Parts: sequence; C-alpha cells; structure tokens
Amino acid sequence: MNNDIRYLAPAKLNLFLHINGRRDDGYHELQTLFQFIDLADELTILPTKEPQIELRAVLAGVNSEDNLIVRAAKLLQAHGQTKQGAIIELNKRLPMGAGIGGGSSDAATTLVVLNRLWQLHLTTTELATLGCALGADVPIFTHGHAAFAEGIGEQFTPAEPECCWYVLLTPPVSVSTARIFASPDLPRNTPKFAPAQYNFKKTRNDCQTIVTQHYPEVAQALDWLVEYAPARMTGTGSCVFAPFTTERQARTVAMRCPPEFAPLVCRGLNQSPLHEQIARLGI
Ligand SMILES: C[C@@](CO)(OP(=O)(O)O)[C@H](O)COP(=O)(O)OP(=O)(O)OC[C@H]1O[C@@H](n2ccc(N)nc2=O)[C@H](O)[C@@H]1O
Ligand SMILES: Nc1ncnc2c1ncn2[C@@H]1O[C@H](COP(=O)(O)OP(=O)(O)O)[C@@H](O)[C@H]1O
Repeated sequence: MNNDIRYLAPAKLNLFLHINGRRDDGYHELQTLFQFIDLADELTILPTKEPQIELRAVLAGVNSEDNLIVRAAKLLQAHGQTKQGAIIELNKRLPMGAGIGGGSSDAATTLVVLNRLWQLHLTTTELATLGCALGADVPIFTHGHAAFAEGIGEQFTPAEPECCWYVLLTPPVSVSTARIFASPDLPRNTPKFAPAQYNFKKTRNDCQTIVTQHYPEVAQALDWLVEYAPARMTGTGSCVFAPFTTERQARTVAMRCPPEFAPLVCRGLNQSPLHEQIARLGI
C-alpha cells in the first residue's frame, strides 16, 4: 500500500475545558473550545469487495478488535448496510492518552473516508452521531471545523480562535480519561458562559488539578512551561501547551526545553487538514 493516499487524522487541543455538571448516565456536561493542530496520524485505507476489516498496525495495549479504527469501520459497515470491507494501515505518530484525541481522530478519519470510498452518502450529522457512540471526542473530528462545544463535547457553535503557534510538551505518561472523570475530587460545577464571552485568560482546564496530583510528570511540564507563557493542559492530559504569536518565539522556547518533556512546536488550525485533503482530492 506504499503508493496509496495517506489520510490525515489530526490532533486537537482543548483551549479550555470547564465541567458544568454530571448527567444521570455518568457522563459530564462540559464546555470546551476545540482547535486542530498540524500534528497527525496517517491512515492508508484500501476498500475491498470482501467484508473483512483488516488493520495493519500494532498499538501497545490495544487489541485490533478494540482499536477505534476497527470499531469505527464495523459500525459504519453495519449502519450503511454494506458488504464492502477495507485494509487499513496506521502510521501512529500521536502520543496515546495525551489529551490530543489521536484515537478519536483515527476513528473519525475512518468514518469520513470509508463513507466516501464505500459510497454510503451519510451526512456529517449522521457520521457525528455514529462517532459519538465511539467516544465523546469523535464528533469534532468528523465535523472538521474549530468549535466551541457543549453537552458531552458534541454540540457545536462555530469558532475562529486565533491560529497561534503552540509549544506542546508531551510528558511520558498516558492518562486514562475514564479515571480522571471518575475522581470524586473533580470540580463539576463551573458556571456556564456564552461562547461570545470566551477569553483564554479567564478560562482554565478543570481536570488539571486532579491530573497533576496523580501524575507528577504533568505537573513538572506545566511548571516549566508556565515560566514562558500561560500554559495549561489539553483534555485530561498528559500534554500541556502554551500559545505564542510567532513560530520563532515558540521554537526558541522549545529549544530550551528539557528533553524529558519531549517538546513539539505546532500551529493551531481552524479547518481540519483531513477535510482540506478530501476537498483537494475530490473523493
Ligand atoms: C476529555 C476530552 C475533552 O476533549 O478529551 P481527552 O482528554 O480524552 O482527549 C473528551 O471529552 C473525552 O472524549 P473521549 O476520549 O472520546 O472519551 P470517551 O471515550 O467518550 O469517554 C471515556 C470516559 O470518560 C468519561 N467521560 C467522557 C466524556 C465526558 N463528557 N464525560 C465523561 O464522564 C466517561 O467515564 C467515559 O467512559
Ligand atoms: N487508534 C487508536 N489510537 C490511540 N488509542 C486508541 C486507538 N484505538 C483505541 N485506543 C485506546 O484509546 C485510548 C485513548 O487514546 P487517545 O485518543 O490517544 O487519548 P486521549 O483520549 O487522551 O486523547 C488509548 O490509551 C487506547 O487504549
């Protein structure tokens, strides 16, 4: 499959994350601002006439059947009532359990691309509904535009946050989203505000205190980065980020960073590179 198209599965940042309450099913009501960044996994997807879904990738601790790519493909296959299958190769570049949504984005790319290659003609809304059954983070990636999100993260208001440069630190720990949301000490009553009143400095990440208590590596990364710019965690961690106006400023800070925080420099994107790629390819 060497010459085939490499479909992008971009990462996201939660520019802030407030928890407003808890639903009866245990899921949390939240407000967040999603922006994509120019770091991505790559998927090669070959449609087949046979119904098997074959994933060529080995992820530590994840069985093929549990991989969100396979789960997404099978869900779409059932929903679209197709007997077509696929051979999918994954080039995993995004750290896992890092709060940048790599697994969710892999699932969304699978849904968006196979919907086209299998010619199922599901709408974006239908894809988002299927995606939400796989994970609360999947709909933003099928949606494809930066957005202010509410509900469990699937109700969107369009947003155009500044496309800053970011220094992203990737501490060597994987954080379980379920574990953080299960914590009795998680703040769950932040008042809601209107999207138009968003201001980075007046918001925060409500998961940050709990995560830094359990994962000293995340606390250390934040302590280092906050000396240079307002820094915070994305999602339930482990990654932390800080915005900069220019690439040069971001690279200067990243160059000073201790290697254990594995710094990356990336750009905020308000349009998903997957959706740009699909428009360019005309598939
Ligand atoms: C926190 C966020 C913010 O963008 O991102 P990550 O840090 O995971 O990237 C997301 O809401 C995560 O989305 P995702 O990673 O898809 O989570 P899911 O698989 O749906 O849920 C994992 C577990 O987290 C809890 N959960 C998740 C979302 C939510 N709004 N309330 C919850 O209580 C539930 O216990 C659920 O079983
Ligand atoms: N394709 C995939 N890529 C990454 N993780 C996956 C994938 N499929 C299933 N998972 C599981 O989902 C978990 C969360 O993955 P990920 O999306 O990378 O983190 P986060 O939710 O913190 O952004 C992983 O630890 C792994 O167990």
